[in-house]
Amino acid sequence: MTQAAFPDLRLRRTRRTGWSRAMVRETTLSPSNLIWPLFVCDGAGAEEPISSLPGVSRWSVDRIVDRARDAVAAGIPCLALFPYTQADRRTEDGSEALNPDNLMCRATAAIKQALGDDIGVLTDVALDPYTSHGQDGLIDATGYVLNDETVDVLVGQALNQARAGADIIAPSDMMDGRIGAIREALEVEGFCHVQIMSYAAKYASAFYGPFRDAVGSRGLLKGDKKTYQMDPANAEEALREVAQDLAEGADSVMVKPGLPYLDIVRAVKDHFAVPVYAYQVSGEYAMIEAAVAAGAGDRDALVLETLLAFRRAGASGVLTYHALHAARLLNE
Ligand SMILES: NCc1[nH]cc(CCC(=O)O)c1CC(=O)O
Ligand SMILES: [Mg+2]
Repeated sequence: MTQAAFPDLRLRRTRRTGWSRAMVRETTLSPSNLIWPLFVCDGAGAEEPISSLPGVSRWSVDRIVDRARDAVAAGIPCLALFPYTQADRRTEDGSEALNPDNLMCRATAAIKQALGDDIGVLTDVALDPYTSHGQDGLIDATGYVLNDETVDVLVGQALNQARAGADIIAPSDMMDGRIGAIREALEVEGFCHVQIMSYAAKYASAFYGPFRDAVGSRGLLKGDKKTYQMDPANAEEALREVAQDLAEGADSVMVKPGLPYLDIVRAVKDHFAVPVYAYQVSGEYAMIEAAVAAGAGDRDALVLETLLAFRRAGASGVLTYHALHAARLLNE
């Protein structure tokens, strides 16, 4: 394409007024692009602030339903739930994940009972909120996370969530083969409408610290998750991960963390043309809040700019702890 040259070409011409900028805007951001992660805790009427995530709390089941109502009112289409499991319910094998009366199931059922199809509930499949060692799966004597044995438990966890009413099963564990195994089990049990959003390209990241506080696994985790989560150096491998999960029946895929991995979001979108989500994770949220607290930036502007950047990179939506705030800004 040949392009006119200055002064005929003045790229500032279309930027001069608000109406004109609106006309040439290439990317949109709306509340329907947001998924709001929420942390559930025991008790009634409870709100527990999380110190490393200022502005984010854990909520008891009754109050989670109020948060779900807030989300519906703001136009957010989906919640992502994570449990804070008391230490005395955590075990080496994470069996609380299979308890039909666990926090996740109670919260899911309560939201679905109150709001039905007014909002989607996405549930996290992985064992780290339930294990005494904080790893996402079963471990051997050396601490290595076992793949196939873990997948068997994850299938049970996914079915447990589906029976409680989960709309989207979201495996965040990075075991090989779990998408196919979960899909097959869901079909057999008649959950053919339950979707799977795979955390397909999830990296072993330093940005997950505050989340581990939020679900109570920070003090428990020894070492790291590098034997199953991806190496931040790798991009081609992310495409292989996504290809595998799509072949096994994932309805949508996720890239995680978010902003440092926008190149991966774009590559996945370009290669596969499927719904791609990004997770703006806890450490990214905390960085924005720290910048705001330090007077280094304006919260509203930082939040909306980062979320728009995900959309520009090709994301259908973003999981973000700022979801309610952002949705309300977008509705103003
Ligand atoms: N299954 C673990 C899981 N699911 C979501 C997050 C992180 C989310 C965040 O940091 O906001 C993690 C942390 C980890 O892998 O250790
Ligand atoms: Mg994989």
